Amino acid sequence: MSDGATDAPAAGAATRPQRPEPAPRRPEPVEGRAADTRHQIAAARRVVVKVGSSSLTSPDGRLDLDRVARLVDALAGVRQQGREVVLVSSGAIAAGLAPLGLRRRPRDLATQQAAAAVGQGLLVEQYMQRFARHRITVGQVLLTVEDVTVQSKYRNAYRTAAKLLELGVLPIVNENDTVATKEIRFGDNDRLAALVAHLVHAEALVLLSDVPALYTAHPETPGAERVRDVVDVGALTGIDISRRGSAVGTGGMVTKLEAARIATSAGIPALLGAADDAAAALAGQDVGTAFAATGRRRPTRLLWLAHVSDAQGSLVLDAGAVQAVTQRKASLLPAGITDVHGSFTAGEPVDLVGPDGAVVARGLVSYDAADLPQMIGQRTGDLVEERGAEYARVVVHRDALVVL
Ligand SMILES: Nc1ncnc2c1ncn2[C@@H]1O[C@H](COP(=O)(O)OP(=O)(O)O)[C@@H](O)[C@H]1O
Ligand SMILES: N[C@@H](CCC(=O)OP(=O)(O)O)C(=O)O
Repeated sequence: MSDGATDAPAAGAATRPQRPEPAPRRPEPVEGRAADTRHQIAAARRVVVKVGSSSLTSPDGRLDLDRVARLVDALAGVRQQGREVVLVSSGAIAAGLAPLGLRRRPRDLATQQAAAAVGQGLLVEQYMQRFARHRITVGQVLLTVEDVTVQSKYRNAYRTAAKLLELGVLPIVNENDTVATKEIRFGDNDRLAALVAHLVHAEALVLLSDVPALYTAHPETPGAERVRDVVDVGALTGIDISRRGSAVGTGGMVTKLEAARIATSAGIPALLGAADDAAAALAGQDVGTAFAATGRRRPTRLLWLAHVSDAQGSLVLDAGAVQAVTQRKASLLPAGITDVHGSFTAGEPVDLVGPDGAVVARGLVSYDAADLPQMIGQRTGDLVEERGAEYARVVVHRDALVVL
């Protein structure tokens, strides 16, 4: 059994990330203590609140001004408590339907982009007017996937958000749907909100929807029960989330649980509840479903690797390399690889797979797929001797790797 991994960064290895932004002032995550989660949410000084299209628009494809007003009043109340709010609001596409004479959400991307261009303006106009009544200034922030996943852009987005908050502005975030293409699109604001929570160093994430909570099955299913607390969203069993959501929403419950997983695994407690219960949810009352924080903060780059990226191929590891990568957090060396699948180039995400085929980690690979078959199973020293110094670099550096 080889140990195809190393703890030492090899010469020429993927460059070390720069230091992350200043550490968050988040309370330590309390593992397994669901009761504390609502308390943490109520105590959070900086909260990301995400609201879905279904909670902002009427079935005829227009903004529901009363619902927007109720949400704004609830968030203004939170601000009055001296807490900071970042709002991730969906609804641009849905709000653009009626003005364009569309009866339902279009399937093709170009029409979605057009609807978003029309609807986003209407949405922010409403927020601006309603928040102004509470003397709160809002700022529109439109993000693409790269803004929260590419380090240089992430820093830029962080600086902008931090400055807005420092100036007392309430940022209203959405995906930049008008320019986002299929390939570079989140497509759902639930996961975007979880990454934004990480980006702005939020202490809680609140997902508001048209359902009061997560249920054991679709809420219309007879016998479906509210799930009050989730201690580990990664280990949820017996919950049916297969039925799609509202006509205007995008991901249903699947993307909300994924968002809860991204947030909680990075140490941010999350709550899913009805938009009408926003004030109660943010006050820590017994509404919705609370998801306890389980992990610690990770660089956003790694959150992207784990939760947003698409693997372009896979590397099969022997048992020793699996152990080294997953338990010792070591870099992956050619010696521990037994097979290579897919076509990828250096810098792209690949899955690391154990001898049994189970995916154990994902990482950014340092070689093209075409280079690897000749290298697998070989010692790094031999490769350098035979092929030159550039073969000293590891195959996946431990800083560019997440254990799943
Ligand atoms: N187990 C479940 N518990 C609660 N809701 C569920 C469940 N399974 C599916 N859903 C659906 O998910 C919907 C919420 O997702 P979605 O329509 O995308 O909302 P939003 O627009 O708020 O993002 C609910 O309205 C419900 O129909
Ligand atoms: N960015 C899109 C929303 C995408 C989305 O996630 O919608 P939803 O499932 O209603 O939160 C828009 O503003 O229409």
